[in-house]
Amino acid sequence: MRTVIIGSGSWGTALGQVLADNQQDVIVYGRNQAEVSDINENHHNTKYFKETELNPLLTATQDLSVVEGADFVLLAVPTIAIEDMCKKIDGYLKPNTIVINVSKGFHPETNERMSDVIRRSISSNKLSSVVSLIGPSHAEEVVIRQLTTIDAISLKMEDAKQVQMLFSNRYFRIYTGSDEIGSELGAALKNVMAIASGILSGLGYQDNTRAALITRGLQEMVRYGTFFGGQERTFMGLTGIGDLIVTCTSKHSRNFECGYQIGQENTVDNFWANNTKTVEGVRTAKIVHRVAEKNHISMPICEEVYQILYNHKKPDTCADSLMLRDLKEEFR
Ligand SMILES: NC(=O)C1=CN([C@@H]2O[C@H](COP(=O)(O)OP(=O)(O)OC[C@H]3O[C@@H](n4cnc5c(N)ncnc54)[C@H](O)[C@@H]3O)[C@@H](O)[C@H]2O)C=CC1
Ligand SMILES: O=C(CO)COP(=O)(O)O
Repeated sequence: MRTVIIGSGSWGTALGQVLADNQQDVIVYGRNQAEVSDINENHHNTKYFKETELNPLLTATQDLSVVEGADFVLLAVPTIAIEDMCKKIDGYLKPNTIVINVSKGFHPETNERMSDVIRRSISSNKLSSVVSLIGPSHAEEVVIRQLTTIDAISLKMEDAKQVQMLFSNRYFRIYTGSDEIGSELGAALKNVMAIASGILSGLGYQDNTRAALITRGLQEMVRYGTFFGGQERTFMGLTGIGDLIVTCTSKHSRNFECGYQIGQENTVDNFWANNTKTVEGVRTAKIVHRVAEKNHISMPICEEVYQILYNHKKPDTCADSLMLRDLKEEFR
C-alpha cells in the first residue's frame, strides 16, 4: 500500500515520519524546493523542526504526478488550499482512493467542513471515502515520538480502520469513530478557544481563568456542534476536550501563540501586519461569528475573539464583557 502526503509543512512531515517509522511506502509532495531538498538531502525539515533528524526513509518530491496510483492520499495543507489541491490531484487519482484529511477548520467562502469540501472537489468514482485523522497532536511532539493518541473518523468504518492500522505504532495510537460532524466541528472550534486562551494568558490571567475558559469553551463547542448534528459525547473525546486542552495550554500551538501576542500587546495590529504562520482559528472565528449569528447560537467566547480580531476591540475590555454578562441564562 502506497501513501502520498500532500504538504511538506510541519504536520505533513511529522505524519510522513510516522509512516516511515512504520516502514510504510510513503512520500511527501511539497511545493517548496527548500523543504523538499532539506528532507531528501539532510533528513531535516529545518524550517519547522530545527534540531530534529528525520527518519532517513522519509523522502519528498516536487512532482505532483507522484499521486498517481496511490492507495492513500493525505492532505496536509491549510484549509484555504484544500479545494484547490483536490482539483489538482483529481486527474491522478485511481478509483477507490482513501483521502485523509488532517486540516482543522472550514472552507473560507462556503463554510463547509473539510470532509464535505473534499467530497465535493474529488470525482466520486475516485474516492472510497474521506477519513479525518484529527486529535491532540502537535507536530513538534509527534516528530520527536512523544506518546500521542488521535482519531480516524469516517462514514465508512472499514476505511477508518485501514487508516488506524496504517498509522498506529508504539508512540502513535489511533482510535476510530464515525461522528464526522461532531469531530470536525470540535477540531475547528478548539482553535478559536486556543486564541482566547492565549489572549487571556498574554493579559496576565492565570490558572483559574484558563480552567474557566476551557470548561466554558467546551460548552460553546457542544452547543454549536450539536446544533449541526454532532453527538455530545464526541466532544468529551480526543477531537473535543483532548484537542481543546492541548491547544489551550501549549507553547507549540500557533493559535495560542497568536492570542498570547495579541493579549500582551493589547492590540491585534501587529498580528495582522506580520503573521506568516498557519493560524486556522483566525478564519474560523469569522465563520463561527457569521453562522452563530444567523442561527442564534450563543457563543460568547468566540464572539469576543471575533471582535478583537476583526473589529479592533481592545483585549483588556473582553474580560468584563464576559464576566459581567447577564447572569439570567447561566444555570450551569
Ligand atoms: N502542525 C500541527 O501540529 C498540526 C496541524 N494540523 C492542521 O494541519 C493543517 C496543515 O497545517 P501545518 O502542516 O501545521 O501547516 P504548515 O504551515 O506547517 O505547512 C503548510 C504546508 O502547506 C503548504 N501550502 C500552503 N498553502 C498552500 C497552497 N495554497 N497550495 C499548496 N500548498 C500549500 C506550505 O508550503 C506548507 O508546506 C492545518 O489545517 C492545521 O490545523 C493538525 C494537527 C496538528
Ligand atoms: O491542532 C493542533 C494540535 O492538535 C495544532 O495546533 P495549532 O494549529 O494551534 O498549532
